[in-house]
Amino acid sequence: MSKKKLVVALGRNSFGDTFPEQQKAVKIAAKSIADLIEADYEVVITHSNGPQVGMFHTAMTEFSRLDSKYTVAPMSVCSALSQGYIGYDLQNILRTELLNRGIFKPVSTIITQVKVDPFDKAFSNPTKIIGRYMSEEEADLEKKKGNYVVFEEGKGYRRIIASPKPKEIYEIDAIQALIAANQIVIAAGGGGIPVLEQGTILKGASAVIEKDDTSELLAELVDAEVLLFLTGVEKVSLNYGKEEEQPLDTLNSKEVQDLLETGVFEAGSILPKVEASLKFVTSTLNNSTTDRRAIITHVDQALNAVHGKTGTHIIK
Ligand SMILES: Nc1ncnc2c1ncn2[C@@H]1O[C@H](COP(=O)(O)OP(=O)(O)O)[C@@H](O)[C@H]1O
Ligand SMILES: NC(=O)OP(=O)(O)O
Repeated sequence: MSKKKLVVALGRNSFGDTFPEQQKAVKIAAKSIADLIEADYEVVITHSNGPQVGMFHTAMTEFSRLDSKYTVAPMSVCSALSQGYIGYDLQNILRTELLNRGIFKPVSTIITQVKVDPFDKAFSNPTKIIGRYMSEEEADLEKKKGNYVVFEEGKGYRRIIASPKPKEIYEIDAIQALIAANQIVIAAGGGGIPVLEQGTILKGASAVIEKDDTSELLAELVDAEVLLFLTGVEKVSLNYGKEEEQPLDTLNSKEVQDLLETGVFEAGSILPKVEASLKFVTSTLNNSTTDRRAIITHVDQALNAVHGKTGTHIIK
């Protein structure tokens, strides 16, 4: 019998905002993923990059101001940097975690490019929050450079950028080849590097793709049975954070659709995960299983959730 294939999408809390935070947090994610591999699931990993892509962009911009030998790095290059920065840590820490359990499996990160549509409306309506919180003065400087910022009450300002929909994953054959060779792949990190196809050239776009959307596309393309979002909560809730909070266990696509229509889920955080889950379980692309499932749970609950003991499960 073939192994059950999971696409595991790691959220922001698996990496934190800084390098020391990343070193600590990645260990938790690696343990959770190793639990799945040890239980004989086939795992493809993808991850967030919002804080990191913003960090690289700010750092390169500041360097270029200090020294003309340095040049500003386009946002697409910062996406590529974030895939290497996170992938390097994750592949090494996961490799060690597996070796410590007596599991010998190569773990590789694939620098992954994702096609976006130049006419995607997202380019004229930036929504994706990236980078750290800024003071009002720093936010003013960003605005002067032509960048967009949003204000979060009590927290400060953050940059926002266009987040077009992912259309195609260019390195999908390489990802499939590694899966077929029984290896662990980290791919499409940060939603993939957004690129515009111009003849034979893939030109980096100034955008950051929602990783929940690309995780969903990846899960369809590799024909995964489970799309597992590992985030900061054990379950999706109604009335999240309120006294009458109601954690959700299992929802079918009709129930999810009805909830989405009421607008109960917060944009930019839990909403893209719920929408991607619905798309995954209802899509017919490459669907060889009648039992597709998306699960949203906390990063330390991966195996429990896949075994049905926790998490919010979305089914057809
Ligand atoms: N209705 C909800 N149910 C559960 N969590 C919610 C809800 N609304 C907002 N959240 C918050 O959204 C977070 C997930 O969004 P985010 O941190 O952006 O995702 P990611 O972990 O993929 O980076 C949760 O950890 C939780 O704090
Ligand atoms: N690219 C992306 O969706 O990253 P975050 O999850 O950090 O926003």
